[in-house]
Amino acid sequence: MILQASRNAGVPHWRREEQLSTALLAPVRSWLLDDGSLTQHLLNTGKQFSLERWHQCWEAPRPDERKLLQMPLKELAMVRQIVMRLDSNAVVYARSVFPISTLNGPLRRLRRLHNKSLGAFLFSRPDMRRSPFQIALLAGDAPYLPESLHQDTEAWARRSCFEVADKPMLVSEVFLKDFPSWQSATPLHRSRRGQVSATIGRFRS
Ligand SMILES: C=C(O[C@@H]1C=C(C(=O)O)C=C[C@H]1O)C(=O)O
Repeated sequence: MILQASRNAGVPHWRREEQLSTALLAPVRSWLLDDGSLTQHLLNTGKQFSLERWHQCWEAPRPDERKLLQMPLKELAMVRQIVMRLDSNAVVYARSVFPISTLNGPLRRLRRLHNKSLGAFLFSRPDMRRSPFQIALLAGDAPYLPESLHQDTEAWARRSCFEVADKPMLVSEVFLKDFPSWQSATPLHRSRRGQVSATIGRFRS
């Protein structure tokens, strides 16, 4: 199957790994499907890491996000958009969606992450679970990407639902052209490595 960079109304064409051709995925699968902490990977490069929050508001999530998170029709979400940089070059753009019901109670502190990494919190939690990735190939000028991050090459993107304390959130990441890809030693989803008790079944679409 040939994957076209999506240019349709700004909605990335998200697919599961098994829906993509092996040939297309082969060059990138090692790092794209690595489910360890991306923040930690970027810190490990030894370059100057920074995270900048661009946007955080209570708003209606996109319909596909609402569906994945199984949110009731009227429920709002906190939408957070950040960019991660290495040596001042933007390398990852991320959009995360937290249903209001996730941010009540013990996870309330996630409302105040500011420029701190969500990943640092998630990967410190022994009860964290992560769903299998959905993947998309975006045009460099896809409306999904903020205009100032538009580039002349296509960009791989992935998204995955996390659960902490049984509360769901959706994290989508776009890998920009300055992203330093790497060879992961264990390019398998942690649910398959047995590090997490179970795949989050309800997020399989
Ligand atoms: C999920 C991770 O967290 C990163 C940090 C994010 C944030 O602070 O909003 C969003 C997406 C991630 O790339 C990670 O480090 O793997």
